[in-house]
Amino acid sequence: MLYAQKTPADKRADFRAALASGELLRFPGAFNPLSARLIEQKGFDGVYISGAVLSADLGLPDIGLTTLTEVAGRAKQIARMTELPAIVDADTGFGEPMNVARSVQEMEDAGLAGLHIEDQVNPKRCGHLDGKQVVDQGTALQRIRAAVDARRDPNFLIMARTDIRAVDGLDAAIDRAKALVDAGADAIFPEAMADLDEFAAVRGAVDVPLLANMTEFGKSDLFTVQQLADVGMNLVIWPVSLLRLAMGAAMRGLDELTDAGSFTGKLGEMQHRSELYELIDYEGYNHFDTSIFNFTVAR
Ligand SMILES: C[C@](O)(C(=O)O)[C@H](CC(=O)O)C(=O)O
Ligand SMILES: [Mg+2]
Repeated sequence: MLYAQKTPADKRADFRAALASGELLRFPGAFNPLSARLIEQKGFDGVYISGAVLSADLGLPDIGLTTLTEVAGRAKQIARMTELPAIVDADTGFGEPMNVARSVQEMEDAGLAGLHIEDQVNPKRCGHLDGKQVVDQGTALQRIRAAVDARRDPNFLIMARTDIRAVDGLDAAIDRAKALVDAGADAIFPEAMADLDEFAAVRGAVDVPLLANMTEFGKSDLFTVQQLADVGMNLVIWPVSLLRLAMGAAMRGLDELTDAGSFTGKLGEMQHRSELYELIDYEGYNHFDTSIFNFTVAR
C-alpha cells in the first residue's frame, strides 16, 4: 500500500549485488508510476526512466527541454512506487559539471538507484538521430568526475553514456569508454551500437557493467536478451517500448471508437478494472480503513 517498503539505500545495495552477479538485468522503461508497478509484477529486474518518454509525455521533443526539477520529480514518483531499483536518464547532467553534481544529489534524494550522464553537447538530442555532436574528452570526463564526487551513497550507480560511436566510429567509442571508466564511471552505456560485434568489442575493452539500449526504430537492431547476454551485456533497457505500445493501442482504440461508436470491440485489449485494482492494491486500502475505524482508544 502507498509506496514501496524497501528504502532507496536497500534498493541500491541489492542492485549492486545483482549487477555483480554478472547476470543480464532487464529494465523496461516505465512511462508512469503505475507502469513501474506492472514491470515489477511481471518479474523484471528494474525500471528504466527515459528522458525521451518524460519529454514525450509532456508533448515535447527529446532535445534537452526538460529541467532537472521536472525529471527528478517524475523519477521520484516512479521510483517510490516499486520495490525494484530505478535508474534515470539524466541527459547531459543539466548543465556544467557543477550542475551535474547537483543532479546526482537530487536523483539520490529522489530515491533512484543510479543515473546516466552522456557526452553530447548541450542541447542534447535523441541518441538515435543524425546530427549529434559530442563534447571533447576533457569535458566528458569532468562530468563523470563531478558526478562521482557528488554522490553520498557509494552504491548510487554513476553510468557514463557515450554517444561518440555515431559521430567518430567504434574505435573512438572504445577509447572514450576506457577513459570514462578511468574517470570513475561505475558502468558504461555505449549508445547506438551498430551490431552485436560492436557490443562485444566494447565488452572486450572495459570490465565494468555495460548497458544495451534496445530502443525501437533506431540505429541498433533489436537483439534478444539471450543474444545480449551471450556478448556479455549486464543491463538492457527498452526505454520507450511501453509508451509506444500504450500509444499504439490508444491510437487504434480511438479509431475503433470513431468507426464503431463504442469501445466494446476493444474490451479484450484493455486492462480490466480488477487487474488495475490488484496492481494498485485497492484491497490494502480497504483493510487500512477497517483497522483505523475499529481502533478503540482506552479511557
Ligand atoms: C535512451 C534514450 O536516451 C531515452 O531517453 O530513453 C533515447 C531513447 C530513444 O529516443 O529511443 C536514446 O537517445 O536512445
Ligand atoms: Mg535520453
